[in-house]
Amino acid sequence: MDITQQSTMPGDIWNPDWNDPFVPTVEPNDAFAELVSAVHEVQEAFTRARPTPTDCAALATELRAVAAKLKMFEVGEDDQLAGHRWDLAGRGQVMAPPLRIEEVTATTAKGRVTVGRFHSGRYAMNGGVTPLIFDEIMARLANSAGRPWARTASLDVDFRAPAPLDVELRVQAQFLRQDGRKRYMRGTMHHGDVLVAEADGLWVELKPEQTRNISERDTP
Ligand SMILES: CCCCCCCCCCCCCC(=O)SCCNC(=O)CCNC(=O)[C@H](O)C(C)(C)COP(=O)(O)OP(=O)(O)OC[C@H]1O[C@@H](n2cnc3c(N)ncnc32)[C@H](O)[C@@H]1OP(=O)(O)O
Repeated sequence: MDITQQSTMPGDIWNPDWNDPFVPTVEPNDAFAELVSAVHEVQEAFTRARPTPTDCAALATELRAVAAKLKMFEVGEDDQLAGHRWDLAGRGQVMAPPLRIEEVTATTAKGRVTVGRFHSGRYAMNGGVTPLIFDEIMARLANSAGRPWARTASLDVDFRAPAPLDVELRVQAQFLRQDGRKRYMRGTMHHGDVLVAEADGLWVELKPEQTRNISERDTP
């Protein structure tokens, strides 16, 4: 897949007229992207709601019925769709903030993300979500350009300003240098001109015996 084409792939299109900006519109024939979008809608609606105890009980029953249906389609981790849809924001991994990585070169990566209340701490992005976003884009860069697999060894995040909800944030990553198996990376997150967070990270190239559980599907 040509990674530079990602922003125009099915499921990666945001409808500016939609009431809830966290529900991406999807191509009509992309059924899995539709399912991801529906789960996101449930997450955001759940976070925003204050249902009565009676409604909580009824909703829990309905959601358990959905979970039971999905369990009928359970497969091994290598075969699941979630996390392997490289064309979708967040790779179809519904825990992940919907980061759209738009450009990856050998030394830089750029993306955009908008989070809602589901990923909120208190009127700002939760402090655990920011590293998730950095890990995603910096790992993608660390493993780009045909480099052998590397995993995150350390990720040091500085929170410079509250990251606002409901607005687009720009995320960038830079490949600083390689020292043997160690790859040093740097990341920044901006809202407009405001630096909201920055990160330094180390990715360590895996030895052959450490790549046993990694498959071709882990490659964009
Ligand atoms: C996996 C690939 C998927 C990618 C898909 C693309 C994007 C996907 C997007 C999804 C994103 C998901 C991505 C994820 O979420 S990856 C998941 C999160 N990360 C992990 O689970 C990694 C767990 N840790 C390990 O497996 C091992 O510790 C590794 C493999 C990292 C190193 O253990 P190993 O036994 O092999 O190496 P070593 O100990 O001899 O160390 C080697 C060198 O490194 C230096 N060092 C080590 N650790 C640290 C440290 N903390 N600070 C500073 N330095 C450190 C060390 O001093 C030494 O330096 P030197 O003495 O040589 O100078």
